[in-house]
Amino acid sequence: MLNVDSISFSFQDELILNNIQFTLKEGKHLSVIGESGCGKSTLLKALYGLLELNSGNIHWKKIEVLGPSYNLVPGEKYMKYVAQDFDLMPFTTVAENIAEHLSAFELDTHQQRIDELLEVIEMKDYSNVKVKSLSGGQQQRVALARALAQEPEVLLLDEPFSSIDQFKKNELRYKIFPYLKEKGITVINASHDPNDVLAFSDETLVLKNGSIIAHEPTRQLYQKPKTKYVASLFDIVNEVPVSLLKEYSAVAKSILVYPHEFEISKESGFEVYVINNHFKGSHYLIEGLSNKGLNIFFTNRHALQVNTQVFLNVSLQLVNKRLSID
Ligand SMILES: Nc1ncnc2c1ncn2[C@@H]1O[C@H](COP(=O)(O)OP(=O)(O)OP(=O)(O)O)[C@@H](O)[C@H]1O
Repeated sequence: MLNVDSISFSFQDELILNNIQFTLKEGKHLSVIGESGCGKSTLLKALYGLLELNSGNIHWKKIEVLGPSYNLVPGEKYMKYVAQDFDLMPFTTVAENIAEHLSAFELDTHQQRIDELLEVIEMKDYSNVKVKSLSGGQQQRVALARALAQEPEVLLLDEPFSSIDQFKKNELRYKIFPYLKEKGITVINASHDPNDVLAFSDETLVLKNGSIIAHEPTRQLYQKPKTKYVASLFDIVNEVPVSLLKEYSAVAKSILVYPHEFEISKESGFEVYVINNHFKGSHYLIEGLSNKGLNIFFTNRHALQVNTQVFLNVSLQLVNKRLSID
């Protein structure tokens, strides 16, 4: 169990992490999300023992993670941190960068482990290439393989695919995250990308201005977001008065509706005029305006004629689910 107990951290009088408290069971995958500057990277650095905390403490399996004034070389053996700067050895090869971190007591299995890790990051053909001649995205993958070489119990990832193109990113996330799960590695992944979060993390922690505003199972957080801020970290989201969605309702509240949750009807529902169509590949994201002046985003398989009128509906079940959020 990772136990983070009320940690706070300031930088030049500015409170950057404010009383952060959570636990995470072994083998679980936690995503840390939040708007830029909310403290995601700082939290990972704190967990890795790189920061001198104002207060609080961190334990992994009851062993305290000690800060920089205790450890000459920061970091704990059981934990690895893949930062946004990759910190590789540029003048040596990909294989040498990985081998450097394999156990010296298991020399006979080194080549096998290197091959396995190159396979995970899909860089088998680059084994003998010097790191300095790799692209940023390739270096990021080597940094990940190097962290895995050390068989950490806990892996801290800071935007692990940020430098990797969309095409490769998709392939890699479907390979790496299940690999980490299979190995039983506890993962904490700071990410901006809902595609990293929704499909792979067991739990998600949301930061805002250095404080935790939510920590829940990921699907629950997506299905029942407590605030528009939380929902908007996953997708565009509409805030719609219930009275607009269900005319007969006397409920004076609004609910959050993701664009794909609307159904379009030609006859009944609430009226929206089509303003714009945005092509998204598998569907269109359509921007509409209600006759009450509310901008609404919804999806459809096809583009709709601008200035035409459509009716939008959401199920009663969805209204009830969103209303039930405390
Ligand atoms: N070395 C530093 N010097 C000054 N301010 C810092 C430093 N490191 C972090 N901060 C401040 O701490 C806050 C949190 O930064 P952090 O990098 O943790 O955010 P983040 O959520 O990871 O952002 P991003 O998503 O943009 O990477 C920001 O306001 C940032 O300006």
